[in-house]
Amino acid sequence: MFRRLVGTQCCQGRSYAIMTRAKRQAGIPLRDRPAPAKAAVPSKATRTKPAQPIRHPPSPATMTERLVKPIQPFDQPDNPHLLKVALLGAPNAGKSTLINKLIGEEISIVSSKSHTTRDRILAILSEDNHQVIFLDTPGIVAPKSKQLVHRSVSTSSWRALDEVDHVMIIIDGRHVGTDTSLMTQEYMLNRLQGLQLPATLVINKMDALEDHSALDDLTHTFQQSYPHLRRVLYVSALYEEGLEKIKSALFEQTQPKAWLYPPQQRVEMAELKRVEEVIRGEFFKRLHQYLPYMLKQENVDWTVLPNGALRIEQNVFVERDSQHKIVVGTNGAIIDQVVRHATKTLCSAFQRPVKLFIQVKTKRK
Ligand SMILES: Nc1nc2c(ncn2[C@@H]2O[C@H](COP(=O)(O)OP(=O)(O)OP(=O)(O)O)[C@@H](O)[C@H]2O)c(=O)[nH]1
Repeated sequence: MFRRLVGTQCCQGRSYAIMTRAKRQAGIPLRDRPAPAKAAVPSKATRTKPAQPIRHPPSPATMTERLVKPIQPFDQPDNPHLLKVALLGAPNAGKSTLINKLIGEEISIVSSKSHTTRDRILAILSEDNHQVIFLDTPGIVAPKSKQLVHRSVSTSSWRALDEVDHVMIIIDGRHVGTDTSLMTQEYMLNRLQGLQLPATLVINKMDALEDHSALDDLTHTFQQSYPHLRRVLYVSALYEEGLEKIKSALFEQTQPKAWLYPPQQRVEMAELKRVEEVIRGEFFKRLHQYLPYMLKQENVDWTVLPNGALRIEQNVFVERDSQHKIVVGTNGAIIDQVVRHATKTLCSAFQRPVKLFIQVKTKRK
């Protein structure tokens, strides 16, 4: 099995790459490497008593559960208001982009490939006395679709609706009026009828729209068919246009209720899950066609080092050597970029130095 291990560390101005023996054997030239970080040299104290990692879960399978932190008590604002919102829309409508921009942090994978959002990710927006909790759901696709993956993924979108008190429907403005869009729209409306949840309709990607004529029909249909529709908003999530309108529309809907999360918390996802999402997102940005969908991730190590840095190690599996080559990239270019960018995001998300190691492995079916 050909293996490659790449690691990097940021937040202290250092970065380095570690290549395995396999890389040398494969004849790939090693790059210059900076001298090992000071922390690696044992101090007097560590020589007498070896430093123990603070946390080193033995079984990767249970790490996600172990990393879910209980919510700590926190101070409520004056007159707290709360709203739980499900984001619904066709694949690629821009739900993840919108949520990331609203929250101001990259917490949900954004990609031009559809169905990158497979898990519901809770994002939290807290401003003044309002707290809005978002469920970012996988794209809704009418059941006529022949693609199995779409059907199974979209079932969980509807499950999110049991937990929320508002629905935000995201429509890709560029597709309004097309057959697929009409079919999805009809399906969505049918499902919403039974729910009676207040809703906001958001037409996204207005920046890329030249002909607005089909939009009137769409809004008219929604207004006529769904009496619980509160607002119709035209936005461009990518260019952050109309985001304030969305916030005010949602804040108007919040109810007097205690906040569920402290104001600084923007996401409730097990930290490890978040690491997986960030890494997966970086692969999605760089790989094409079916390849990013078939990568399997495995968490190998999560250790808080004595200096407070986080050491994270992940395996990424592919099925064939040819895929391995693509995922690693020429001279390790792809994997280096993935590690470097993911490390930067994770350092900022966890507010501490992160050492990230990713091994790409071939595991035949
Ligand atoms: N032009 C334009 N592109 C956008 C806008 N919002 C999102 N996009 C692009 O649309 C693509 C899909 O965006 P995502 O946010 O991943 O869409 P999603 O609805 O979460 O996708 P799924 O995970 O498949 O449900 C990406 O390439 C985004 O950059 C926008 O306002 N304007």
